[in-house]
Amino acid sequence: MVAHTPPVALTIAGSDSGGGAGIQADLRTFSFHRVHGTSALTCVTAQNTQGVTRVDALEPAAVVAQIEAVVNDIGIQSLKTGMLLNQPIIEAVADALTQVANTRCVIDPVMVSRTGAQLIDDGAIETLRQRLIPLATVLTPNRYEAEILSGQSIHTLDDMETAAQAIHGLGAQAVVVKGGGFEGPLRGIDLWYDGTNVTKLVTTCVETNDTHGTGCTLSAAIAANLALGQSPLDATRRAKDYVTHALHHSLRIGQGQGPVGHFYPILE
Ligand SMILES: Nc1ncnc2c1ncn2[C@@H]1O[C@H](COP(=O)(O)OP(=O)(O)O)[C@@H](O)[C@H]1O
Ligand SMILES: Cc1ncc(COP(=O)(O)OP(=O)(O)O)c(N)n1
Repeated sequence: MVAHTPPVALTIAGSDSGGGAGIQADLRTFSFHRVHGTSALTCVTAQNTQGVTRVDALEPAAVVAQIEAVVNDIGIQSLKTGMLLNQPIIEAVADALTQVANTRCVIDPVMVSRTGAQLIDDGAIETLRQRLIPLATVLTPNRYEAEILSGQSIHTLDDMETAAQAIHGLGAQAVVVKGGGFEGPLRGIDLWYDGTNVTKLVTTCVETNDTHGTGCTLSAAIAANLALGQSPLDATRRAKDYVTHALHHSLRIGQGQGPVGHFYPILE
């Protein structure tokens, strides 16, 4: 027997019954990177490739108990947050994360899905802004979330840059404004800002409608690469490369937007 002690990452996120986004996408992404995946479930969505039909929240104490169970025994090298849904859960998670010193945190400020489903309660965005964003090693808003957080509309690469700079002012160490919500070439471009450097992360746009879970997959892959010891910018570059490959191998399942192919090498 050979003992193996892999790096460990934690996802604090919701369940997607369709398996394309949320906890399911995060754990597959961790596994792909050979990082042991642990989870703290925040809510359960009844969801498929066409949309979300129901959301049930867990009690904040149940979310915190999961985080503590993992951290106090197994230990983690990095974590990501995804769908946190409501203000009490966000506050409880923020309190729990302030106890987890020296852990690199990827905060995906999940607010709405590509199918248009609202994934955060009205009123919870201010709590996310004040309590969680300052804890981010890397913050990963999509176009819509970046517009809300920066208070400006985003149509061009220059807009992405000024939005990233404004959001950086909220206290995140680095911000990646993601381009998947655009039409045309900007769809493959993300804009990184860490307070000093602006970096364009570029891939060509993948022509597919099956993009469900791209945001969850990107943030989980950043967390996995941080757990593996990469710097925040290198972790983000590698994560984008992974998402692009997964998009090229997305799954044509369901009547709506299928998920990306997390295990693309063994699907070929
Ligand atoms: N069609 C596409 N072609 C290439 N990259 C894409 C495409 N759609 C999304 N991405 C990439 O997927 C990642 C997630 O971005 P996005 O889809 O905007 O997030 P979200 O799922 O949170 O809305 C980003 O790196 C983005 O550039
Ligand atoms: C449970 C759950 N969490 C997060 C999301 C959002 O997923 P994302 O990767 O941002 O992609 P789309 O939903 O826009 O495809 C979700 N849908 N469900």
